Amino acid sequence: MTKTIRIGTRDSELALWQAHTVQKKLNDLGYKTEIVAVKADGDIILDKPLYELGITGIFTKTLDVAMIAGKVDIAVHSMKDVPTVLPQGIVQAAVLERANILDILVHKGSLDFLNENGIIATGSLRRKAQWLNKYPQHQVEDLRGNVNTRMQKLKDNPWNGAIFAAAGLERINLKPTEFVNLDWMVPAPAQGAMLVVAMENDNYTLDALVQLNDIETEICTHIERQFLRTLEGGCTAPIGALATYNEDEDAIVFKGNLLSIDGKQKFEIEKTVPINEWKKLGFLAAKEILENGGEQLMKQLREQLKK
Ligand SMILES: NCc1[nH]cc(CCC(=O)O)c1CC(=O)O
Repeated sequence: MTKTIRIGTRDSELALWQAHTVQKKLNDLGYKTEIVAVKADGDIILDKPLYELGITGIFTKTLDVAMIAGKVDIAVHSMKDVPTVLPQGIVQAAVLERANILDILVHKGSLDFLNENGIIATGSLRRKAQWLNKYPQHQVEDLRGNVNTRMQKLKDNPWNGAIFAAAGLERINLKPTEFVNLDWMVPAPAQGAMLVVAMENDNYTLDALVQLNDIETEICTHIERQFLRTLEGGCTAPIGALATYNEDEDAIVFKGNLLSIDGKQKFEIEKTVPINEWKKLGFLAAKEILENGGEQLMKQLREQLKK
């Protein structure tokens, strides 16, 4: 049997770029494909901070529904936007090789404000908390919308800078010259990775997609998402995680953190383990944080974010 694989995507420029990338890879393998663009709620509701919407998976839900209804065969996502537990019947079919993992600060030419009273913008609690932890005298403004919208809002407002994922800006050639790498900031779990999901019983499509999977990225993002899931943060709590593979030592280097929203409390963990211990690493790292005070902070966060 040969069928046309219908690729579901959101309709932002970044989402379409990601869908086209997957399309090209499938076409190169000889598969027939078609792009189906769908508007997602996370793109429509712009007036509320994401975490106030209080639900996880706002970007991915619409595509999940389209796939379960049989309107598309696969969905392409920024993996960091995907809840750690997938809906019943939907499976992780391929994780593409990871791009730039870093957060960057896009600024307006001067970094003098870093040592003064700066104003930066972000809609992410993780970025806000880590920023305030490092620059407690600063103010953080909310910033929503797709990357194009956010870049425009930065130009239109009197902010000193805004934080973006480098990968998103690089993919659609929107990365300006005036930026700094925030290499001290722990990225979102799975930042810079793309995930393709499909229906668990669709063998034709699963056989196609497995050829796009990058095992190193799959393992590292698995560790990061296991850390997130164990902390029970959902996708909106201030939680960062990054696993990298060190080839020389055949080891995984893991860094994770959990902060209060105001950035005043911070728990962090760094661990290096031999590669054969990767399967429980995210879980063990999260347990260590929970047992050393993180449990109390998670409880506090759940209360705060419930409202
Ligand atoms: N939450 C929005 C989102 N989801 C994925 C990306 C970019 C790609 C990535 O981080 O993997 C972005 C933009 C951003 O965070 O600046």
